[in-house]
Amino acid sequence: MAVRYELIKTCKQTGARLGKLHTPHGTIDTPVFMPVGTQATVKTMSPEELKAIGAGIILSNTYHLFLRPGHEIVREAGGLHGFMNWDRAILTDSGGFQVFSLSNLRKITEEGVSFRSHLNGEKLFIGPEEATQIQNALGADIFMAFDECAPYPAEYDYVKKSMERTTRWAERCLKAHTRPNEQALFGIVQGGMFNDLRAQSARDLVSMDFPGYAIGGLSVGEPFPLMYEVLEHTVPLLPTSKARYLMGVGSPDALIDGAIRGIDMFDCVLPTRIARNGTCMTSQGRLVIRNAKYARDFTPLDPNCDCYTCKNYTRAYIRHLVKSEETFGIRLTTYHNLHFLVKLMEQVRQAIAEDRLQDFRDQFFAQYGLGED
Ligand SMILES: Cc1ccc(CCc2c3nc[nH]c3cc3c(=O)[nH]c(N)nc23)cc1
Ligand SMILES: [Zn+2]
Repeated sequence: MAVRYELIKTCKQTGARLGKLHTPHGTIDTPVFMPVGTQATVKTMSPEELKAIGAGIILSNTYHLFLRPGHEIVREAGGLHGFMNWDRAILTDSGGFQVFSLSNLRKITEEGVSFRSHLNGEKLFIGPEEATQIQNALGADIFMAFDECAPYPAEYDYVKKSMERTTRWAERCLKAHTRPNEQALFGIVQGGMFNDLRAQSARDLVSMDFPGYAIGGLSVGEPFPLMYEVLEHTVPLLPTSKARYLMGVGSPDALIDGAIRGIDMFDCVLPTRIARNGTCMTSQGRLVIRNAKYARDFTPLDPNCDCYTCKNYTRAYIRHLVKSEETFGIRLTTYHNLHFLVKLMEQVRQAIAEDRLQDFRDQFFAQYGLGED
């Protein structure tokens, strides 16, 4: 079996689970935050730094690597692991979502999606078979079925047709998958914000017995309460013995609230994306380092952090680097933000182990400056 989820325990205070995700490239403790490395790199970080931070699994992207450098080059390099010199786990997304969020002029048919490259306007096509073949070439330990992430908001009838087509596409991905013992294909539950469609999608995908399940179609602009409501209806329909990956989530508070609702895996572009404009996640909330008040602040980004950045550099220095557009500056903010989320998930796992995740949530939200919901 390529990937096996091991349930260790369920938190008595919440629905959160402590687990282990066994992969051919190492075992990952869950709930886990997965850094995003869209173009075969987690921006500005070396593999050694990612290991020092404690990252056990990173994400990459079918759409981007298909366009550039091309999946055949990555295959010849020994897959993504060889290409980027990363010997821990990798998960790739199937590209459908990125076609919709990046390229213009696209057309969906039963076959798949025609679109123009956002790089050079070239007409391209990806369907379930192509997405599966590309991900087989990339060699990720976990890869995603080809799906359509319905926009938000969307009409019931559109979402129903889209979800049913996504289910047919999932079947086609299973048929096209050539190395089930080396790579785990996860099904992606769709169904928009409609609980009956979510139930139909979950039921149909579970009947295909995927090694793990993602919940897609969320974190697409809907209000958080609506996302949590959909989660509360969808997660219970998934097998407890399989991992659950909530796609595109998210912010520190959403990682905690997602874990409470039984999610094991999260991806999020936030820590790396906001780091590039000098915004840092700290235990007291977000800190915008460009702010003039930090010009003479010779304390670390986060007084409660023990990461490389916080042990060796001050807010004044990092502010200077970021304002001077010195790339070392965003390397330091990226390192800290990634460490912050990896550390947060360690605290979440510890809280689950001690049946006190709800208490941890309340204390974190108060400190992080989040209003009570
Ligand atoms: C490298 C990488 C970046 C991003 C992602 C997740 C991207 C992502 C979503 N992001 C926010 N909401 C999302 C929903 C979906 C979805 O429904 N399906 C798929 N395949 N991906 C989604 C995966 C990998
Ligand atoms: Zn730090």
